[in-house]
Amino acid sequence: MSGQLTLDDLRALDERDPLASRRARFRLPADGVYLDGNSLGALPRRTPAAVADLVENQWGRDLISSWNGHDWIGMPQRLGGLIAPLIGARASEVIACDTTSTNLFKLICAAMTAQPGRPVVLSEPGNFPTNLYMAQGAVGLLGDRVLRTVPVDEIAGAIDESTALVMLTHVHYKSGRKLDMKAFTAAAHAKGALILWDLSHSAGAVPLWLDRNDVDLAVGCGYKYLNGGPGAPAFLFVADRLQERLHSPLPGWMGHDAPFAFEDEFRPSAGILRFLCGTPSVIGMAALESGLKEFDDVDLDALHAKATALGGLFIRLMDQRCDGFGFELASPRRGESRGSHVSYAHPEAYPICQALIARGVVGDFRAPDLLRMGFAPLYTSYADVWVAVETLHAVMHERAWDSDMFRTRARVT
Ligand SMILES: Cc1ncc(COP(=O)(O)O)c(C=O)c1O
Ligand SMILES: Nc1c(O)cccc1C(=O)C[C@H](N)C(=O)O
Repeated sequence: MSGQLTLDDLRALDERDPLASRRARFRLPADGVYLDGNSLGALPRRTPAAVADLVENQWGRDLISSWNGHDWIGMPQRLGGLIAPLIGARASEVIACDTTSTNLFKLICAAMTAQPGRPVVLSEPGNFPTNLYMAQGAVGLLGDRVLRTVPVDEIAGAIDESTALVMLTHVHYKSGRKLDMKAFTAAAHAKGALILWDLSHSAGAVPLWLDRNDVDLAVGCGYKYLNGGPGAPAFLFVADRLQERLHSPLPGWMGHDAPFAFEDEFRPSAGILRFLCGTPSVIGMAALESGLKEFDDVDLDALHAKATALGGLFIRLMDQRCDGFGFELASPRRGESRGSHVSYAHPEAYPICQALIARGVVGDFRAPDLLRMGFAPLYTSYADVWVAVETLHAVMHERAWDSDMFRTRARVT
């Protein structure tokens, strides 16, 4: 499609979209457009019944026998098995557990203690804050270790024999820039370092081939594109080849080789289970399992192609309709270098975002000046992109954002 895009062009794309029928499986605003699935994924329609079944019929009726009878105890592994194909990993390498922050801490400590002669964790300034905070906490506790941050384009050159771990986020939460997983992983390995990827903004939208790229470690959120619900369990990946070498700094009983032997000494389980800590959050797991089932039979190539196309069309329509309003593209223009969200810098991004939300278009604001729109390929339609840009055009043209009502900052932005 060249030249000016029209609503009919986007409707035609929806008609041809092999994923179009998936949209009906989610609860979405009746008269609005939800473009924040990269922060909190939408509710799958079957999740309330799945959670109710667990609460009513499993917890409510079968009580404690459900740990075996409904395999609650196997949930971290079972859900790991559902996540594995989405990230190009083997089922034996993935578990659902804890939060992304906690999983980062576990894997940073595990990687550092396995390489005592290498004191450095290397990351980029402006990485998602929890990643940097968890590394700061880990190096502080371990002693004689440091977190070093260098701009992402200088990372490859900064890896040396002192580097134990390179910790990067695959798709940046602000810019949406997608890093070359294969190249960074190879650069870390060339100097004998391990690499830890945060896949929070990638899993469920962006192609991921952890095994093919020889990735060592990874984590990611369950509540974004995986649609697990607020505070859903996160996931953790450790390559099979490393599992026996690495040890969790939080060796809880669920990671023990025989939790129900109740021994005094910790003996790590074989395989990925050693990275579990405490009892799984079963109700949260049920919601995440239901969210993951929405990927059943999804053609991942089609999913990824749609994610790129939605963002690309958003950028084209912004060029077409919102030029001259002071927006600056803060994401890569090339689809291959972008994840599934697009950000624009604008000095009035906060009130603009609020004015958009008031008109039913939900994106988000990222301080200090970014308006961010996330495109969840399972349920965002091409026509949604049109509505979002037309609404933004109206908000800007009418200066609807220029009101005190939209300037008060909420606690969560
Ligand atoms: C890249 C990245 N890592 C981690 C997190 C969050 O971790 P947690 O679920 O522990 O709050 C987020 C979002 O909140 C994120 O965007
Ligand atoms: N995890 C969040 C939360 O508990 C409240 C509000 C937002 C979030 C997010 O996920 C933020 C998100 N990681 C981001 O990219 O900005």
